[in-house]
Amino acid sequence: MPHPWPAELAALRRRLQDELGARFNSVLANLYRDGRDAMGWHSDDELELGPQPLIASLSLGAPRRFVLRRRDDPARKLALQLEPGSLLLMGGSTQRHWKHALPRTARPVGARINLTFRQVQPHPRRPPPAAAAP
Ligand SMILES: O=C(O)CCC(=O)C(=O)O
Ligand SMILES: [Fe+2]
Repeated sequence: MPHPWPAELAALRRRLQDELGARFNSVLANLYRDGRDAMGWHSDDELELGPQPLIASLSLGAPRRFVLRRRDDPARKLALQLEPGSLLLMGGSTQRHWKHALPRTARPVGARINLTFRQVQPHPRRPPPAAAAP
């Protein structure tokens, strides 16, 4: 069940929509309590996000390292330090071609909160069915 937007998140959403000229109808909140909390390799490529989702990812709290790697060439990697107050935008075919992760770290780090704003389509378009045999 969707929840109503708390005022603070509604304000953030409004500002992002105005700045980016995009629409967001959902936000996913992740809490990383310390360096042991992490997120594994994945793409945000759920059907309901559509083929070219724009994901706006706001980082708060402790800085953490964020890594990307090509799906077709996992040796091709990028690493970013996500600082508090930073906004990472992933758009276009990023999810189709890249995976991303937030690795665990042995360094002593405080808590981090990450908010990813997304536009979930109520009626996702499914890939076309395989052609029927003649
Ligand atoms: O915490 C982050 O910066 C990444 C979060 C993420 O990839 C996700 O929620 O899909
Ligand atoms: Fe993600």
